[in-house]
Amino acid sequence: MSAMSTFSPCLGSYCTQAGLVTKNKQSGMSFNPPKPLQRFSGLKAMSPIEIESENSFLGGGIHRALHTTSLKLAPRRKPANHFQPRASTFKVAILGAAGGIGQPLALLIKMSPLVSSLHLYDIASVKGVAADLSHCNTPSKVLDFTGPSEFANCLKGVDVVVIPAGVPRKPGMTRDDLFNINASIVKTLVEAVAVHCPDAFILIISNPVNSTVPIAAEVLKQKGVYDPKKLFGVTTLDVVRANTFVATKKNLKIIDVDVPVIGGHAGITILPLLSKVRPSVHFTDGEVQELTARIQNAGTEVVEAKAGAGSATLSMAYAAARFVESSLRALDGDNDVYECSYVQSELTDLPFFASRVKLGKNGVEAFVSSDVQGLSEFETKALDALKPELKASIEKGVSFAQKQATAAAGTSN
Ligand SMILES: NC(=O)C1=CN([C@@H]2O[C@H](COP(=O)(O)OP(=O)(O)OC[C@H]3O[C@@H](n4cnc5c(N)ncnc54)[C@H](O)[C@@H]3O)[C@@H](O)[C@H]2O)C=CC1
Ligand SMILES: O=C([O-])CC(=O)C(=O)O
Repeated sequence: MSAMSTFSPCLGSYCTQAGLVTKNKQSGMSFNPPKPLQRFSGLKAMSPIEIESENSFLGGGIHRALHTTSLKLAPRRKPANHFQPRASTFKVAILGAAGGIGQPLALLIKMSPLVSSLHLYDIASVKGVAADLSHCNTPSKVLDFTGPSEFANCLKGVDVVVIPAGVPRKPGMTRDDLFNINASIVKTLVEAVAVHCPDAFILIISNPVNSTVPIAAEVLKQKGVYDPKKLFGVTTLDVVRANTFVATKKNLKIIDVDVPVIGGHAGITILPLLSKVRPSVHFTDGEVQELTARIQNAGTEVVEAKAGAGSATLSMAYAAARFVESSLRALDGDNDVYECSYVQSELTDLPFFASRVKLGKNGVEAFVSSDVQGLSEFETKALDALKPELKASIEKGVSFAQKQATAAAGTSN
């Protein structure tokens, strides 16, 4: 797979802003983006200018990274410019939109030409965030909502709901230490989603993801609207980090690197598959140990660097924006969208497991089962070692949601 050979709606739209013609370096092919995406033109050139999109000050590399790194597994003979996205079609809601992740995530989603409405929900400060963001001259409308009385208007008709609401870690804490606060937040928000937009894709960012996703599943089951294909734990940041660290270590072109990351999203449950990196690259045993440990501890690396001011926000917003864009492309009919995500799964004996999945209009369409086959000896041992912890986190989430339901039934009797 080459990132250069994939069609990117956003790259197209940004290049159109300047009246630029993007040239695919490898194929030498130029393409004109679809007309509707020309709308948020700001810069103008009298005649088309050819640029190397990679080095453009418009950030071609960044947009390509964000919009085309959803994995294309099928080998391509020609650039995939056959997929023409419809412009400004989808409604996206962010719950926890005024937070450290929520704000930059809202900005990145506001830049997507696929979004018609962006609904920002938070219990605090969301009005100002929405007012600020609404001045950006991209096509989507920005609306703010706060408090449970506004759930219905916020969520009605929404296609993708992203949930970064909750508290972040401080140094010395594990993600599981956030359970007591974040479990209730996620439960309450998913209950509202179940009522007002049960058909939406639900993307859970709030930690501990290993438990909050099973909580969300239980809540949706209790409401009778659980569709396992549409509930996702966002583990994209693990992939983004793995790609960055591997490219740096091996001096590879960063945009070309793709590392599948399986398991869960905490410590040793994060398992990067370095034996399956694309492009194929050899690692010494020492490099495998060092890279695996760095990827597993990368969240803690940021928590410690921020020294009490929270955890990863900017890289997380970037990673979540990538997953949102992949979801929208899948909803829009692109049948070539793959991402790693923590979902209900039968790939292992665990009921939830992160792996590469193919996304389609109805959510998860297929699992890349080859990811858990043919592992190296190191990966096989690491997979065995992560299972008890991941199992316990899943059971903790399920048991929390079931106890809450029992307690609620008790008080209503
Ligand atoms: N899945 C992943 O890879 C990652 C997950 N995270 C997690 O994301 C979560 C959010 O992190 P930050 O944005 O840095 O935290 P933050 O504290 O900056 O923002 C959280 C936002 O959620 C809002 N909020 C709290 N309760 C709410 C409720 N009931 N309804 C709506 N909004 C509510 C707060 O008002 C705040 O604006 C944390 O749990 C963190 O651990 C962080 C980084 C990566
Ligand atoms: O480490 C944290 O608490 C936040 C997180 O999930 C990450 O950065 O991967």
